Amino acid sequence: MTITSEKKVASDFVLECRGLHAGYAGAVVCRDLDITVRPGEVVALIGANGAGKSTTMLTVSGELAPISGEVSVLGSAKRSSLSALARRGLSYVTEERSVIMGLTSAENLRLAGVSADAACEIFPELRALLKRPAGLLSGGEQQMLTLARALCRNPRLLLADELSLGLAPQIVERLLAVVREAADRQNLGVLLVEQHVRQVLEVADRVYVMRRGQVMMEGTAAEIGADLDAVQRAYLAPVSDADEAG
Ligand SMILES: Nc1ncnc2c1ncn2[C@@H]1O[C@H](COP(=O)(O)OP(=O)(O)OP(=O)(O)O)[C@@H](O)[C@H]1O
Repeated sequence: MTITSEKKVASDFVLECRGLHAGYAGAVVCRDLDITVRPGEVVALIGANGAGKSTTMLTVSGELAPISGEVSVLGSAKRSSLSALARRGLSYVTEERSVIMGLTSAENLRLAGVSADAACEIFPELRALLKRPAGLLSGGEQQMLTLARALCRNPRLLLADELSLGLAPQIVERLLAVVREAADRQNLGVLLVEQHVRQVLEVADRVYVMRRGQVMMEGTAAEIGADLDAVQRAYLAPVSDADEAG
């Protein structure tokens, strides 16, 4: 299931990690990661709890310094802060509700320089909620606002870490469908961490399966989906103490 068409020049990627080691205070959590995302591509990162998905996302977003290896974001391998990368077209959304709860939906959008009409084009559901304080929106509505705000700024790379954590299946489906649409319409490259594996396979082009800090398997969504039961048994089950010892 390895990809054979990877021999492309660096500029073809909006994200390219080669031999990346990542972790905290010099302690390695993720080893030897080779992860790429092309414009218009939705790539999923799946794995059991503690596999290293968020550590990977934090590192490629500029929040965490790589321990070794290369990370090239939007064509530059020079290390930049998240805010500098955001100015160049990176958007990083997480499960943490990032809206300002005391401001209305419209004010949250305005603060980000995003027009309410553009946001409501992406999620028409937001139209009726524009005057409501974001703190009074449901979790799903808050994430629609977050995603609309991110997409309206026309990013070239979206990093989404468990955007749909704890949300109802229909909302998960809705958020993922919008991400897919944006990838197609805006030529946006997406790296997506998701616990809802079956749903993410519906929208992803390619998938990396992580366990204990390493990519154990990669393939197209169709390839991983065809063998999903075996993939789940081998790589997505919780890591036991015996695994850790071995
Ligand atoms: N700030 C930190 N300092 C030290 N170790 C950390 C820190 N954050 C996470 N870790 C460790 O790094 C490992 C990978 O965690 P990470 O959050 O990247 O996994 P994950 O795949 O995103 O898991 P989950 O699905 O549970 O969010 C875990 O063993 C975790 O305890």
